[in-house]
Amino acid sequence: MRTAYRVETVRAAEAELMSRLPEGTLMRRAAAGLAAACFSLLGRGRVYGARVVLLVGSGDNGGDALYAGARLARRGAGVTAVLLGSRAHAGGLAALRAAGGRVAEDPFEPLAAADLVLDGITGIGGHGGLRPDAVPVARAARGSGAVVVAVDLPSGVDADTGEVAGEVLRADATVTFGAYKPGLLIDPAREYAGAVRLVGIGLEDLLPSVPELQALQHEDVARMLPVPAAESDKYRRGVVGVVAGSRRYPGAAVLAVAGALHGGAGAVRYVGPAGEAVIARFPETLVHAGPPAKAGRVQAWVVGPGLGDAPGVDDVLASDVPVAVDADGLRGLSAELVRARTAPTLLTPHAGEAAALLGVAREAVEARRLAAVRELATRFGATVLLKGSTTLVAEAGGRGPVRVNPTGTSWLATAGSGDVLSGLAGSLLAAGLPAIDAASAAAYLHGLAARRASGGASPIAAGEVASALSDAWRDVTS
Ligand SMILES: NC(=O)C1=CN([C@@H]2O[C@H](COP(=O)(O)OP(=O)(O)OC[C@H]3O[C@@H](n4cnc5c(N)ncnc54)[C@H](O)[C@@H]3O)[C@@H](O)[C@H]2O)[C@@H](O)CC1
Ligand SMILES: [K+]
Repeated sequence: MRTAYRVETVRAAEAELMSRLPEGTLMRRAAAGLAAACFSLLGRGRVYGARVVLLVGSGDNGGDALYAGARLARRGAGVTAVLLGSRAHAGGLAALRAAGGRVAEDPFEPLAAADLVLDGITGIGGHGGLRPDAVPVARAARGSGAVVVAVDLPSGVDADTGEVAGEVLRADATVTFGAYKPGLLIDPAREYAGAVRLVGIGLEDLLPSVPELQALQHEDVARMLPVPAAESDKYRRGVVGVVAGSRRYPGAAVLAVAGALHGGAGAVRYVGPAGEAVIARFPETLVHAGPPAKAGRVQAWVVGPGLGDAPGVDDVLASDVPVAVDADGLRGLSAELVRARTAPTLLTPHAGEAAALLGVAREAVEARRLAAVRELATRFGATVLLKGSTTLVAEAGGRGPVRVNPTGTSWLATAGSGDVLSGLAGSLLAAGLPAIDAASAAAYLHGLAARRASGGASPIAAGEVASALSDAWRDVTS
């Protein structure tokens, strides 16, 4: 499991560690890791003679850049510092000068010829976007063709939330120290970070066991996925009921059932008017045309994909088994009704649906994804999976770590892919997974399946994502 911690937590751990070590040790460790990352980014044999520009703010983030610059200068790079703050880290500046680096009067001249730029304007002490005087310098850095490496964080992003309040210098790579910060894993900030590399500075044992964010890895998901025992029958493995599709949108029913069939439940029961289309594609489905309450035994429900205005949501919410509510099921959903449920509820909105549930504009959700997912989970007392380029899952009540899905791909932004996801999540609920695990494992497999289906490079249809779920499952468990 990859974890990310808030700034105050990282600072507390750093203070504890610093009190045990000689002064300057942590910054030396950070700078050594940063310089090593720069050596490998520049490539073997290309450090000597490389033109490196350091953008230096007034805090310790600038200090890291200066000490790393000194290391690069000692290996023969031509290193120029551009001082953007009211002051600069004195020790770092002295180290750079002693190693043969220089300070530029005019930032634009060295930037025009740079091979590598280190962004040390602000790190975890930064607030808001880049200040106006730094903006033209950052633009020149980005336009120079040099490789841009962010020190700890891309300057201008909010470390704790991933929010971006103004201009940010987009990095090709970020070298972060001690722990991931939420802003490196959540959009929109994540997009500015490029490839993120974590440099250990000895904080690991001093960080609390509960992080702000968790990103699952293969082994975490493998532990969650159901494995049928020898004596399992379909009821023990779970039956998932899918209330989806309409005469107008029969395809949503087919895709939700496709997702459900790949989620480990023992059987899939379909309830709605698209039974013929479902059976034609998946003859193994149990089809029922009446109301959900009369459909027979079900251990978890999925309700909403392509449902239109058809009834079914209230019926399903009145049941005492886990329910995943998606798409049309989310429209006008009553928080009171959901909060009153005794069994777990999972909501799977995209940003637009989340905005409607919260009564805000879609842009407000996209800009503040972490706050939005926690707020929904609190208001509805439900586990919430907020879809997007970085899908987030918050536990019912909004407490505890939020899970961020690391397998997403922009190829998933295709019609019907959400139907596959909700079917899959419902199936995992029926198989007995806690809602937070069902949702985050579903997002993980779904992203992985999309990557497999697209080969990372081609458009895909939602049906192909569903077909690739078995491969994704095998990848994770083998
Ligand atoms: N505390 C520690 O033990 C360690 C800190 N390290 C580095 O130190 C950084 C944190 O250092 P600081 O606490 O000094 O904070 P920063 O260097 O991140 O930034 C604070 C400075 O930037 C200015 N500033 C704030 N917002 C700004 C904006 N939008 N535009 C321009 N300037 C702005 C502030 O006035 C302040 O002078 C970390 O990100 C990391 O790079 C590392 O060396 C590892 C060890
Ligand atoms: K930075």
